[in-house]
Amino acid sequence: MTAMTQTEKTGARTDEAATLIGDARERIDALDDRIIGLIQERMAVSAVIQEARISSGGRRVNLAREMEVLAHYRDALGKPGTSLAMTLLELCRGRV
Ligand SMILES: C=C(O[C@@H]1C=C(C(=O)O)C=C[C@H]1O)C(=O)O
Repeated sequence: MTAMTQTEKTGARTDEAATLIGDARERIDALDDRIIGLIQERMAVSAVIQEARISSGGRRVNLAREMEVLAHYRDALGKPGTSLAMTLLELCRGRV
């Protein structure tokens, strides 16, 4: 089996476009690594808050705060921002 060419990998029809796409995909992979790191950092900070609240006798989940987080993402990113925030909340406090 022969290796795939850059053009085949990217779906581009010219070498120029294939190079541009290959370079931009490297930037996307680097951005995704940073985003994943930030999500992991968010999960750790969220866990600190949840543990403090539970230790004090409170509940893990605070719906009023979650509404603020959802609105923040919706205002910045539109409707898909709400879905993204819901996924982030699930990563941070589990399923409710
Ligand atoms: C982190 C908190 O606890 C929970 C997790 C949240 C989050 O990850 O943003 C938001 C509300 C709570 O359900 C908080 O109350 O701020």
